[in-house]
Amino acid sequence: MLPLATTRLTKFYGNRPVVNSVNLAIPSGCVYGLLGRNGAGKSTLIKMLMGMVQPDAGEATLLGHNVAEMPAEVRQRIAYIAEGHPLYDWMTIQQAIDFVAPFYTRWNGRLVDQIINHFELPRRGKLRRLSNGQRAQVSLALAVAPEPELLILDDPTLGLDTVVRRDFLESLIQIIQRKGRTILFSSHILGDVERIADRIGVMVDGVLRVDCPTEHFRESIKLVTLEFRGVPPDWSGGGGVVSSRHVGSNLELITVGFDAEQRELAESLEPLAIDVLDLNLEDAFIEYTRGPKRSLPLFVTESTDDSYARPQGVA
Ligand SMILES: Nc1ncnc2c1ncn2[C@@H]1O[C@H](COP(=O)(O)OP(=O)(O)OP(=O)(O)O)[C@@H](O)[C@H]1O
Repeated sequence: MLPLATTRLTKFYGNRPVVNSVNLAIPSGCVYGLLGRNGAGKSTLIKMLMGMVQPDAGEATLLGHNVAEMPAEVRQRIAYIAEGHPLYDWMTIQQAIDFVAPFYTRWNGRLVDQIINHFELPRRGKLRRLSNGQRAQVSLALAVAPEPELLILDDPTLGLDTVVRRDFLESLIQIIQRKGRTILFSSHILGDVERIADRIGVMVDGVLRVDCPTEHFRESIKLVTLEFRGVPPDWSGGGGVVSSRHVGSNLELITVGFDAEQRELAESLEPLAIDVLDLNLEDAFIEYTRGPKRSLPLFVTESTDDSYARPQGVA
């Protein structure tokens, strides 16, 4: 049983599909980083997973149960941290813990204490007086206390400084490693994603364009520079090229992979030299998502499981 799966999940706002026929299949123990530029549809997708937004088509299952008819005891095994860490601001940290705990049959008080002590959070401090970082830390403590099997986090480190973010993620990693839990989190911080996600999805205009191991994405996107003596020729299109641009007398191509066939195409332009450079995740993401959207090659999975490689974005 997959802990998180969606089938052609779709949401329209007006006549625009902001989540467009997304098929996700996240295996147990996976830490899945959901990426995409502002407005790509990440939060809407996550809200549909949590039953907070009704899909217009398709369905989602969490821990084997359809989100539309999720039994309360299954819901208890899923934690959600919403964007901006909304909390009951009039309560103190301790009051929030005492308020939330009785809703759960399983509650690891020791883990809460460990997190509160680790971050040196003031138990008697009012939630409204906490910094953004402290709010994130309280949210984390409350979310993981019921020992959830699946954690869904919407941009959990948004607005946190580098040190607090690092600490937050270290704690998250420790908690993940304890029990091999499954996590889906959205983020704009590619360095964080690179550190903790073993698989990534990239949404572009509501369509899941990438769904593969983090390493695989990083290794696949290449910057290929063709050197010429004078004005470089234009790239005529095709060959897995996401974008092309002139930089002085060079023609720079962003490609998905760079195999013998692509090299042959490049050589047919008769450049003086061809240089192939690997990119880090951030550069790979930037280059991939800023290319002309319509011509992006679909780049979904390397998996041999056919159910994984279903078509995306046809709403
Ligand atoms: N309730 C709503 N009504 C109408 N349009 C909406 C609503 N919620 C989101 N949208 C639109 O849907 C699109 C996707 O928004 P969403 O918040 O899912 O993107 P996102 O990828 O999470 O963006 P960000 O990274 O900026 O948080 C945006 O164009 C947004 O304006």
